[in-house]
Amino acid sequence: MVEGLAAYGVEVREEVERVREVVARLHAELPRWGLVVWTAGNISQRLTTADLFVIKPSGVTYDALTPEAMVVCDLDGVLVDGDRSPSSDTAAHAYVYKHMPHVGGVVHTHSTYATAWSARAEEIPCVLTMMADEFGGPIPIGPFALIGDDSIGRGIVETLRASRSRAVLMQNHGPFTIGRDGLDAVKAAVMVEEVARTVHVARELGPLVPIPQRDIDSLYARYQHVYGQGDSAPVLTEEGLA
Ligand SMILES: O=C(CO)[C@@H](O)[C@H](O)COP(=O)(O)O
Repeated sequence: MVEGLAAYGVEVREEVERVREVVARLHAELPRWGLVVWTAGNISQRLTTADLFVIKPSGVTYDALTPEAMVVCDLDGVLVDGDRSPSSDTAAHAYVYKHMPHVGGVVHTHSTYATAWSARAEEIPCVLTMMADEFGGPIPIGPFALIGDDSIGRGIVETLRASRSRAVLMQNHGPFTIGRDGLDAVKAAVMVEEVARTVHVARELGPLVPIPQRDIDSLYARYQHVYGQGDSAPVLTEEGLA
């Protein structure tokens, strides 16, 4: 029996090499944006040529997260290639890819303000145009779930299916974000921390003022379809975002 990546064609193996580099480079963005401490947090990206994804190994420091250190798993979270244990959140990432076919990237962090809202099991209300733009409404809370089976993945998928948000705050745990690829999911992770911090500060100052639903809808539609430079969104180069 042919095992591991040898069972896949050359096109898949070549994509694995490319995505290993992308996912390694993306991990450097997490400390750069202040979203992680020590070895907390993880990023994955799905392949387009096979039902596989690349994710970081568990408990390895960010400086050591080279392309070669990355591991490849299938959509049941089973290790297919790599010589280290996959991230402890691999089953959650796998569940998301298996049940949300449009998702190409998943990010999990324990960023401080977003995780503080998780600790309170309180959704972040949509009181900023930036939230309406990026998340299309409040950022929801997902259920409490333990690592070990597909509970975290189920909680993420059930919560996100009921929302326009690309971020879910898993209760007592922290944010998980999704995107069309790893970079897009990292952007959502940066944004969720920013709005979590701003709304927290605003609430310290006094009552929050909600945005009417019709305005949220209008802001969301504009940001999704009009904002920016069309197809030339920022990309991740060896020098960083360009
Ligand atoms: O939430 C957890 C563990 O409870 C994880 O997100 C860790 O913070 C990072 O784990 P690895 O990806 O290094 O296994």
